[in-house]
Amino acid sequence: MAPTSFKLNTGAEIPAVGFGTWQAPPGQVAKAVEIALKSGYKLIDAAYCYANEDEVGQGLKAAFDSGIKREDIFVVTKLWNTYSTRAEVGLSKSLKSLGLDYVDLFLVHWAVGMNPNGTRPDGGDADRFPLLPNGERDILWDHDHVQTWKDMEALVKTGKTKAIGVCNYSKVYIENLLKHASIVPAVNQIENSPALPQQEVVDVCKANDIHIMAYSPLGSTGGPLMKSKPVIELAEKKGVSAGTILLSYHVARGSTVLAKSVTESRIKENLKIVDLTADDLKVLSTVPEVLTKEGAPLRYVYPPFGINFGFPDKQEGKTLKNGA
Ligand SMILES: NC(=O)C1=CN([C@@H]2O[C@H](COP(=O)(O)OP(=O)(O)OC[C@H]3O[C@@H](n4cnc5c(N)ncnc54)[C@H](OP(=O)(O)O)[C@@H]3O)[C@@H](O)[C@H]2O)C=CC1
Ligand SMILES: O=C[C@H](O)[C@@H](O)[C@@H](O)[C@H](O)C(=O)O
Repeated sequence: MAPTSFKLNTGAEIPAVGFGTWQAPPGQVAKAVEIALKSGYKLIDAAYCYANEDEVGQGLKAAFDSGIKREDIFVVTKLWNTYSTRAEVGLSKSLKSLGLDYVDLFLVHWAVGMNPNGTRPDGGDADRFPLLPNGERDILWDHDHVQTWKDMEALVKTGKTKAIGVCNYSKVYIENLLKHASIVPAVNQIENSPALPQQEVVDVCKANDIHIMAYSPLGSTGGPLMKSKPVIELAEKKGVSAGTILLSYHVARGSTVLAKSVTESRIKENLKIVDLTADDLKVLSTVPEVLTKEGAPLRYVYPPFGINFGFPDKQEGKTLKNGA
């Protein structure tokens, strides 16, 4: 039987399947979170950047009011780049929106600092996405992600988060962070799917007892992964949906998987995980080649920071301190 949870390097259990909230629209996300929790999800993945934490908090409250216990739910949120020099402020804002006094895991969203006092020529959301007059993101080029990590470490003592981790860290970023870290990140949340197995960073995390949380497992919104031939054929063979295959892939690799949906039937369907054998994983290992032949992309989430994050498939952009 596929595992339903994994152990973090803090000793805490983390569920194998989590509910994602990125791009979950206002007016829908509160209900979606409530349905997810009442259907059996034990992990909610949020972020300040998603600009919907108030509504996620409403969904949590509705579930808690119905008898679900806070201590049975694993809540994750993330420090956004404009708060990279103000980790405690970032966490406190998220806690207020979520209506919680602690989260189970607080993650650095990207190893980037963005101008905390920036503006936008178009009057848009400068608190999250400050832009320069030329339209580029307003990046703090001298910012050191290791310093953000030191501030994250200090947060653990406040009790406002039970554990800390990172997102979007490549092998070289993890290695550079570990040279200076007093606390080894509990988690690295990365884009992961049969299209983008990221074996290099998965291996370095495993070697250092850093748990992988896989995001965009279904290829995010509108991606070609759900329709990829090896995925469809394996789904037919096993008598399950393509989505079930794509989610089960991570649990078979020992990772937690995050799936987002605001559609009740899909929210429920995405809880289903099946065992995949070594042969099944071999079939899925052909996905990158198949998609590449079709001219389809393999990585779906790569925001325009203009930074080299050290991923082997993306080597362009500027170098940051302690970066690639
Ligand atoms: N740390 C980071 O930088 C990042 C973290 N994440 C986290 O990971 C989560 C998941 O990744 P995300 O990029 O949202 O994408 P997913 O891979 O979860 O795909 C979500 C899309 O798939 C659709 N969908 C969901 N279930 C099914 C299904 N069973 N059959 C068909 N379509 C389905 C959803 O539609 P609908 O909602 O309309 O049902 C939505 O359009 C995020 O929500 C977020 O919490 C994601 C990206 C980056
Ligand atoms: O978590 C999801 C993603 O990382 C998302 O937060 C970013 O892609 C963000 O929209 C950006 O444009 O930088």
